[in-house]
This record gives sequence, C-alpha cells and structure tokens, in this order.
Amino acid sequence: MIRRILQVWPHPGTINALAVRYTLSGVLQGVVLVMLLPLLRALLSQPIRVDEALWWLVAIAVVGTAHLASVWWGHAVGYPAANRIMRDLQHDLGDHLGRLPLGWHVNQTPGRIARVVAQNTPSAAGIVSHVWPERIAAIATPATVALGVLVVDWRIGLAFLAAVPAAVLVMRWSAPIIRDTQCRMDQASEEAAAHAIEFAQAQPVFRATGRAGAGFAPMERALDEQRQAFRHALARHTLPQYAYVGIVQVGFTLVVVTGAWLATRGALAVPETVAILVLASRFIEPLTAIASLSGAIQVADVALERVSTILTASPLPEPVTGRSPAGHDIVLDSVCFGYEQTRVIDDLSAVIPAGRLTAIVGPSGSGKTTILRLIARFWDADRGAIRIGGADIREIPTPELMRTLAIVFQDTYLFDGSIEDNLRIAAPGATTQRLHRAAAAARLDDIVERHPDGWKARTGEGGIALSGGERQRVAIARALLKDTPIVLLDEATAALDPQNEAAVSAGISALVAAGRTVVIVAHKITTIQHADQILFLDGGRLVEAGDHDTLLSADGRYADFWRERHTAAEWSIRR
Ligand SMILES: Nc1ncnc2c1ncn2[C@@H]1O[C@H](COP(=O)(O)OP(=O)(O)OP(=O)(O)O)[C@@H](O)[C@H]1O
Repeated sequence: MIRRILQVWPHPGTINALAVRYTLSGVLQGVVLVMLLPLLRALLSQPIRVDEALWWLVAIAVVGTAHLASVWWGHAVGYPAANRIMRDLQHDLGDHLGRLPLGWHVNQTPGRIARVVAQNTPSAAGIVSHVWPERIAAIATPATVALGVLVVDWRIGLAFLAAVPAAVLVMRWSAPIIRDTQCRMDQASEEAAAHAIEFAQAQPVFRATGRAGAGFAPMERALDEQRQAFRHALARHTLPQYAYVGIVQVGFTLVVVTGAWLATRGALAVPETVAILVLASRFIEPLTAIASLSGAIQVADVALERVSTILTASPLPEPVTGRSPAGHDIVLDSVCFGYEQTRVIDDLSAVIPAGRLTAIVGPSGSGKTTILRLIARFWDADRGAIRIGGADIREIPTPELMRTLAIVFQDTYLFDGSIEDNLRIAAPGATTQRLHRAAAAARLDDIVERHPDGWKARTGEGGIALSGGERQRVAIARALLKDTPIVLLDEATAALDPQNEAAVSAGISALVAAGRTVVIVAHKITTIQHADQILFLDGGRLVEAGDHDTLLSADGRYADFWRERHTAAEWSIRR
C-alpha cells in the first residue's frame, strides 16, 4: 500500500517521518501500560508502598505526557501531509487528464472522474493522515506491552503473544476479501451513479414517450446490483470479523487463565496477577483497532488504485524531435482503425485540400465522426498515417497540433458561464473587436442582441440554457476566434430551425471564406451541395470522392444518398 502511495506521491521523507513518529507514540503508550504493573504492585502490596507508587505515578505522568506530545508530533506531520497529498493528487490528476488523449475521455462513464477527484483523493489522503500511522501505533502498543510482560513473567508474556499468529493469519485472509468486495461495491456505485445521471438527462424523452412513471430498466438493474454488492460485502466480511474477534477473546482468556493458574500455584503474587489482568484488558483495545484500521486501509487502497489507474494511463507518445506542418492540407494514407476488435476505418486513403470545404457523408455508423477524431489525434490509427502539411500527426507535438486545429462537435460543451466567457476560452487575450467579429461571422450576435443580459447571458451547465443550434453557433464562433488554419466540424444532426440552420451555414461559409481547411461531417443537403469535395464513406471505406456535380453524374452511392436526402427534405405533413 505504501509502495502505491509512493508511486503516486513520491515523498518518502514524509512517509518515514510518519512511521517513526507513530511508532514512538505507540511504544510510549505501551510503556505507560507496562508501568501500570509496578504501580499496581506497589499499591496492592501490604502495606502499601506509597513512595514507590508515587514514583511510578510520576513516571507514568512523564511518559504519558511524552506520549501526548508524540501524538501531536505525529499529527504535525500527518495532517499537513494529508492536505498536501490531496492538493498534489488533484493537481496531478488535473494535469494528467489534460494530457491524456481525447479518445481516453470519450470512453469514460459519467461521474467516474468526478468520483476519483472528489472522493478517492480524500480517501488516499486519509490513509496517510491517520489510518496507516494509527495502525503502526496500534501494532507498536501491544508489541511493547507483550515485551514488557515477557520481562516480568515469560509464561504470561507468551500467553499475550499466543493469539498474534492466528490474528495475523485472519487479517491476511480477510484483506483480499475486503479488497474484492470494495472493488465490486465501487464498480456498482459508479454504474448506479452513471445510470442515475442518464435517467435524469433522459427525462424529456421519457415524458415525450409517455413513460415518465414506467421506471428505467438499466438504472433499476444497476441499483439492484449495488444492493447485491452491499449484501455480498456484508456476508463475506462477517466470517473474518467473527474469527478475528474470537481470536482476540481467546487470547484474552488465555492470559486470564494463565495468570489465575500461576496465582493459584503461588508462582505469581496477587498484585502482579491483578496488574496483568488490567493490562490484558487494555491490550485488547489496540488489537481490535488493528483489524478495523487494516480494513480501512484495504478500502482506501482501492481508492488509491483508482487514482493511480488514471495517473498511470499513458498519454499518446510525443515525438522526440517534433515536425511542423508545412501547409494545411490533410492526407489520409491507408488508415485502419478499430475501437476494440471491430475495424471501423478500413484502409482509407483521401486527400483533403487546404483552404477548402470537404464534406464527409455516408450512412450512420460508417465512420465519419471517427475520421474527424483520428485527424484530431483522439487515438492513433492502428495502421497507415495521417499527415497535415506533409507531417505525420504523430510527429507534430500535441500543443502544436492543437494550435493547428479547432474542433466543433455535435455535442458542443459549454461551461456554466456567460456567452463571452465561453468564447474567450478559445482566445483569452482576444480584443473585444475580434470577439465581436467572430460572433458576427457565426451569427452569434443575434443571440447576444436578443438576450437582455447580452454578452453576459448565462449559458448554463453544458449550455443547457441555449438551443442545439445556438450552442453550435457558439462553438463555430469559438473556432473562428481560435483562428486555426484547420477546422473539424461535426454538423448537428438534430433538426435545426431555419434561422439556426441558416446561421450555422453562414458560420461554416465564414470559416471557408477565411481560408480555413474545413472538414465537416455533413448532414444538411445545403452544406453537402456547396462542399468543394465530398468523401462518401460506407463501412469505414471510402466509396466515392468528388464534388457534388461529378458524384451526381456518376450516379453511384452518393447519387442514391442525395436523392434520399432530397426526398426527405421535401417531405411535408398532409392532413
Ligand atoms: N467510443 C467508441 N467505442 C466503441 N465503438 C465506437 C465508439 N465510437 C463509435 N463507435 C462505433 O464505431 C462505428 C463508427 O462510428 P462513427 O461515430 O464514426 O460513425 P458515424 O458515421 O459518424 O455515425 P453517425 O452518422 O450515426 O454519427 C459505429 O459502429 C460506432 O458504434
């Protein structure tokens, strides 16, 4: 466990300091307990040996004070260390999440990262601030007591130690059980949280389909699994818990019986016997604490493992000596890619000329969005290469690649801030004039003018306060403001009202007019028709390429697709 902490938080000096301070604290507490022996012997002797008792009382007070001081000394390292660990891990996670490929983020369930950052990092900090050091102290105290008693009477000392091997065995047996059940409970909680979020987000769909009260099977299954995981954990923990408590009780009984047996045989004086029995009852406390602290360590270790899984996830390899693109054309050269085993892009080659609008079209699931993601290096292609201005994107340092590209996806994310904040994120230092120009080109100024708060109008978390088309207009304005030579755009599929559709089209035209290389996964016939080049994909393969007129006259797959779209666009509702 400590190895894992050091892996994610490499400060062995602090960890060693904690170990030393808490061992000292545990030993001092043990010494106080052992000193009860001579004190009780002096108090229970006939006549009472007052001077000796006083002497031991003073000694106990001195060592007790030293113990208190050592506890404070331990906290003085542990508490600030916990704060530092939490801060460092959260910063490291933030930095690392920013370096991980975007493709890694695509496959995360909602809530997982939030859980790791907000819940698992405090658990990891808690291990260092108290759980692990307190276990060290809880081991050091009974070890010191057992050693002290061994000096007084080796037979009772052995009785004290008799239960230790069995207790260690039970702890070793229970550790993987606690880990496994904790992992299952964590997994189940994560699933339940993800489905609860999905359930909340899908409310409009449920209501629209008249299923508001009908429940949501995936969430019910996830909640059921969570309850089962909880019951399973309780059931599996019960036996080791009873076994441990039983062993501690047997150990205590053994000490009592040995003391009584020695006393009846005259081998141990009554004051010593009483003192040892008092000691035995205090000896049990830390032994019981060790079990619960060890369980807490296993639970926290699972949290630490989750933090470590993110921190050790590999970013995509960065080039040793980077190359800069010598232009802004994009070449896809025999690209193959699959998300898992299934191949989604199959030996695809195409040239996307600089400063032009290229539309990628094709049936649903044909790999259009995947192509955009591969150009933005969400993942690396399994085979083949993608080149921008002659440079393989794997040779372009990521910050430079990100300066070259702007990405506008269908599910545009807006922060819970003002429209202005959401634009400025693309170019924090942009002048107001530039900001307004970008907004005007994307027809965002309409929205700003309409809203009583203007630029300060809040977008809501995820852009909830804006319509889908309005969100895309913000995203296009962002891309214009970012001023990158290449723009990748996944056109909104949801029906846009004519005003929004016209505005989005105007934004795309503004991008092309500004000389950007625009690659768009296009769904609207107006966008497709005006593209300089159309790439028609099916099953991850490039089936046809050319401009609209050429492809129409070829009367192939694209022509069929176009006719279908055209017919669909002309559909009207008749009474
Ligand atoms: N993150 C992912 N993990 C696993 N499979 C994925 C992932 N994203 C997409 N896929 C699969 O890859 C295939 C291509 O998906 P992609 O989104 O590129 O298609 P598309 O042509 O853009 O579809 P659409 O027009 O419906 O948006 C689909 O079969 C899809 O199910």
